[in-house]
Amino acid sequence: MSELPFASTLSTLARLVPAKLLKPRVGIVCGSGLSTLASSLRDVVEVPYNQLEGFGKSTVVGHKSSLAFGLIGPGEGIPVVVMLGRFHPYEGHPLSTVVYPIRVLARLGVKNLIITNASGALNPNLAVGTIVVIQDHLAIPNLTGHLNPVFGPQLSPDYPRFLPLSDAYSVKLRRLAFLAANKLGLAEDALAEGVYAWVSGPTYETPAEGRFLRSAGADVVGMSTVPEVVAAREEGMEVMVLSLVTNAVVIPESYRSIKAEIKAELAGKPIEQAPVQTVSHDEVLAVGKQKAEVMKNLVANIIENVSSD
Ligand SMILES: O=P(O)(O)O[C@H]1O[C@H](CO)[C@@H](O)[C@H]1O
Ligand code: HPA
Repeated sequence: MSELPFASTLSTLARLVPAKLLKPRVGIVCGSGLSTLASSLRDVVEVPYNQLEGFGKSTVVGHKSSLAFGLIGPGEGIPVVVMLGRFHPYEGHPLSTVVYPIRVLARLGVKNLIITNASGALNPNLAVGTIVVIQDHLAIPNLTGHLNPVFGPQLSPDYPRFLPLSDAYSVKLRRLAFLAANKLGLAEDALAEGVYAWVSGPTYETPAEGRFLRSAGADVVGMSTVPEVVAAREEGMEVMVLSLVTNAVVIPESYRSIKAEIKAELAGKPIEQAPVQTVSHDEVLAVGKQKAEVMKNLVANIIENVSSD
């Protein structure tokens, strides 16, 4: 891992980004369809990922491929950096590339990281459009096909070999999320809390997988975020995840029985069947677009209240 090109990436950024923006206090990762989060920044400087050594290219629709630096909030403003587009393992990126931007943000001085994503609801109480403040995660290697971004030689001897994750999700930032929702007058059920399950994708869950994840205690499921959280924790950042529910994962109570249908048909009493519901990325992006303004205001309000540390 020592071959990671931090020196090159940081010197390119130092050349392209004005000094007043180069020490961001807060980092933001934009999930699918959520790149408009950067529209509340001013004095924005965008650096395309293809100019930054070590960065991959986001190939997923709804993800741009650049790092935006800018100011947010009143007065002089708070310098922030926004990842407009993330890397997913299913695009073919190794986990070290998936988390490389997070490690760069840490080296720029980011101490507080707000990660956003789109997710499917496993918990039937979570309606589409709900923003879930993540409390914990489930990363099951068999389901993700990946291990862990901190697997292998340690990046630094200063990092713990056995990173604890019982406190991965910052209480300080989660409190700010609920205070922001209150300040913005959001409805009680606009913001919820829950557990995120990480799967590899890019296939959406089968009903059996959905049922398994739900029974394992997950409330929402997605194909990103967990590697970023783990790397950010290793780098010593405070992390919060806002997960926008874009669809419900279909978990039928029972399977359609073709055996029973044929039997009924042969007996002259055919059984009516509702069509199977499926999810699409277009649906995911559409909900992101509908909720872009609320997410943007929430994130801006949280950032304005992050104390300087
Ligand atoms: O997690 P983000 O990047 O928001 O994207 C989510 O949306 C895509 C599926 O529609 C997957 O990549 C899933 O992880
Ligand atoms: N499953 C996995 N990832 C997702 C989903 C889903 O239903 N919706 C958005 N990202």
